[in-house]
Amino acid sequence: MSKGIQETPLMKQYNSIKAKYPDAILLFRVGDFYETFGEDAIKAAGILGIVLTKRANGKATHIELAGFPHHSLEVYLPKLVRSGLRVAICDQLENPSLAKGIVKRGVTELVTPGVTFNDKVLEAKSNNFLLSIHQEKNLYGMALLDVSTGEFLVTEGEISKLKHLIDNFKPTEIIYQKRISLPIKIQSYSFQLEDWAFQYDYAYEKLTNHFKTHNLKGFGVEAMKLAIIASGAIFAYLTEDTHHKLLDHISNIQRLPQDNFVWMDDFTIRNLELVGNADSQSVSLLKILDKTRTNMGGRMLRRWILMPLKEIETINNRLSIVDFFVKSTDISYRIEEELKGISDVERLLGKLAGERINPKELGYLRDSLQHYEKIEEILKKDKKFTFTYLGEFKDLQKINFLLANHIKEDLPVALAKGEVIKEGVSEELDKLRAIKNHSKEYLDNLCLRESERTGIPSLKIDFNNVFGYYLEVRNTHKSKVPPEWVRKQTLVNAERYITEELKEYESQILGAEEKIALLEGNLYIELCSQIKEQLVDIQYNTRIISILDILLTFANVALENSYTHPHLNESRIIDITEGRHPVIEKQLPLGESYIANSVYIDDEKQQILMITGPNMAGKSALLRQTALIVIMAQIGSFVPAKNANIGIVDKVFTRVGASDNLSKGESTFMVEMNETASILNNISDRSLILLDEIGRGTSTYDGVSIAWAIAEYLHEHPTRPKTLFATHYHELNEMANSFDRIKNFNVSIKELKDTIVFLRKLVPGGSEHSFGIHVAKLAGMPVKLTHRAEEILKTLEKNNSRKELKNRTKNLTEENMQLSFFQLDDPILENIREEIIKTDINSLTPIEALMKLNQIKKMIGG
Ligand SMILES: Nc1ncnc2c1ncn2[C@@H]1O[C@H](COP(=O)(O)OP(=O)(O)OP(=O)(O)O)[C@@H](O)[C@H]1O
Repeated sequence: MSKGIQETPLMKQYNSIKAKYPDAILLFRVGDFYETFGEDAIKAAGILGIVLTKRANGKATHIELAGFPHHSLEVYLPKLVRSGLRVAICDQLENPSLAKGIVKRGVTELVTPGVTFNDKVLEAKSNNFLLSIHQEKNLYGMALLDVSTGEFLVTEGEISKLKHLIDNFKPTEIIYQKRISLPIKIQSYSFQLEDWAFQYDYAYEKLTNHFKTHNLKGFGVEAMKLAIIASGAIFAYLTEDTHHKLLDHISNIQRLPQDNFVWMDDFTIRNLELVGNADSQSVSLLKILDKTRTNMGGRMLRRWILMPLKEIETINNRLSIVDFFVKSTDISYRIEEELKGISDVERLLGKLAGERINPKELGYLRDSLQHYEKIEEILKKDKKFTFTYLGEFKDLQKINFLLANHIKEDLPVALAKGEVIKEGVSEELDKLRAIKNHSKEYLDNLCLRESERTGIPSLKIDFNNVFGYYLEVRNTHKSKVPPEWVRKQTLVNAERYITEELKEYESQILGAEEKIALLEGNLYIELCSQIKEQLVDIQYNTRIISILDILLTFANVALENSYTHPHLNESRIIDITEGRHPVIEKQLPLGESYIANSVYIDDEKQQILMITGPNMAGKSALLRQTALIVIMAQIGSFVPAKNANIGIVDKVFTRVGASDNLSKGESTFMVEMNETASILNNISDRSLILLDEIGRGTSTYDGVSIAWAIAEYLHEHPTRPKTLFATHYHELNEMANSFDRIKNFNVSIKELKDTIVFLRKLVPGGSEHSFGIHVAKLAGMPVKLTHRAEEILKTLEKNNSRKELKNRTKNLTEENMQLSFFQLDDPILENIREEIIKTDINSLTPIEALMKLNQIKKMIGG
């Protein structure tokens, strides 16, 4: 684009504004259009499918141009933002008709993927989080904000915590300092800010000013220096970069105590299909559970599923409300009916704070708050319901009164349309409206009077934007027009005139309309600001409503699917009787029913379940249903089982053998091993581990060896993590002979002459062979091929290669136990080993042997 003397004044103004937003698409308001120029125009035309033209830019050059009418902003803006662009909206800052020279323009809002209030950009049932990261050495401060709802969360920790946070909250935009490079791959849109935005003093002052507090102690974040800096950067980004200064709906800063929640990594979340992802067709747990009636409840439920609790008391509090709803179906029904009428109050409050709430939306807020009141009333009337967990509703009577009495029942979207404020609120407004409303009557009278006076029978009064009110006379009566009328327009069949009286009256009506608009505007703003005073209380009640919505959903889903109340305890036992997979059971073809299975697992007798069975038997389903039942119980939901006693779990890990895994360039086996290593380095005594076909990404020998070693490691690990191990390698059944907490199970099948029937029942004991060929038959492989496979199998078995492997694994158990004893790194064991080696047994007397044994016993603390 050429600059300098050839620029028109408009392009000069454009260039100077665009220079401040080099990385955003600038929507430049010119008259009734938003225009884009140059590179921006090329991009916008491509994304929006609008026409790209060229226009003269000064004397000799041309520039690309693409634009759309200003009232289509709502349609086009979301498309730009959703395609990952930042969009700067540049408006006319003065009335063009009053401007001297070129109209003043400036950017009024910068919309980015993570900072938007636009309903069309936002997803109703997902939060839209902006994540700010501040790094110092190997520690990170993290701040998450959903500006549309005002939720603001902070935490600190190492890179693993940052990764975990990103996995769980899926921010749509990440901001961080220019000078750092993050050691992880970010999928979200990201933006780097100048260093100044990441200063402690600046951040502390910004936060205390915003929350109007002296310090941050009340939020429990005073000592979180890194998180404070990250939060400060968010405020810098909002106020300086994206022009959002009205942020009263961000009413508190919450510490995210990740230690209070069950730890699950991204792989586990995806593998268990907890919330599903946009591009997958599969049904998630969220989809089964989410019968929420409000968007707020839907968003909160999504977070609950990703963050199951570890504290029994809170879980039980949730469960007892679910229990109440299950037993009081009448109340549940009435509350559900009320919930249906509630709009997205969290986001309406964001708009209220930002002074961008329109009358229609204010009406939604009014209606929603009335439903809040009704829900409170219904619950308060019931003696059995307690508010201890939820907290008491804040009193919103004043606001309800204001809203009920100040705004009309049916409201327009645009304030400028009028008819927003009720009669009786302002005497002046009522008077002006009377003038406006009586104008029709007055004009009709005037028309009649003039028609009689002049003898023109078809006289008509009308209005247009060019010369206001006029009298229209058909050509046949033209001669009767009195001289004092002023002709304004000649049409084919008629002529239009104005009169002094008409003009006078017109100025009165138009004056009244202008005054009405001004007055209604002021009254509306005043009303909004009065409501804003209790914004925090509305937020508080909204939280209660969201929780009720979820717990009611849990009750409904429980009734619909015959779930039961789980029992949580502090033991290290998971004891599920007749558990089912909540998603698969809903998807079975008509006539088939899900076969329930019981699973018992603890850290004393049955720590590792070695589960064998042919492909398709239902091993993965069993593994996942166990984890899903635990997770459901720990979010406070009833569970698909006849009975479930759950010793609280603090981490859930899932790993699936390579061929089930989507590889991304790396060797699938390498990915599998990496993933497994990360489990082994993070296990705790309350972990639940699901290993599905681990080791199958490599040759049988390698696979068996690795799977064996992993199972052995988990068995020997002092934390004794509870593990479900699904495998094709029946050689691993040998382990149960030597490792006392490893137990063999198989998902049973029945072998008929030529085929197998899946019974899907988990039964004790190992299985003898793999049935791969049977499954190949079932899958419709050509008969010739499966016959040939059977022949090959026979030959191989004759050669004993697989049997040999089995014999070797048998030997391995003994050999292995000895090896593992002496190979431990413990220095005490090392000393014992030396003692024994240096002892000459041949020269030892029986008494000396006993003393030696005693000495060894002492060394190991016996
Ligand atoms: N308990 C059950 N009751 C009814 N149907 C079941 C049950 N378990 C599994 N199924 C059905 O069988 C299918 C296969 O189950 P699953 O994937 O768990 O088998 P698998 O043993 O893990 O097989 P593979 O080794 O091939 O991965 C499931 O998609 C489901 O439709």
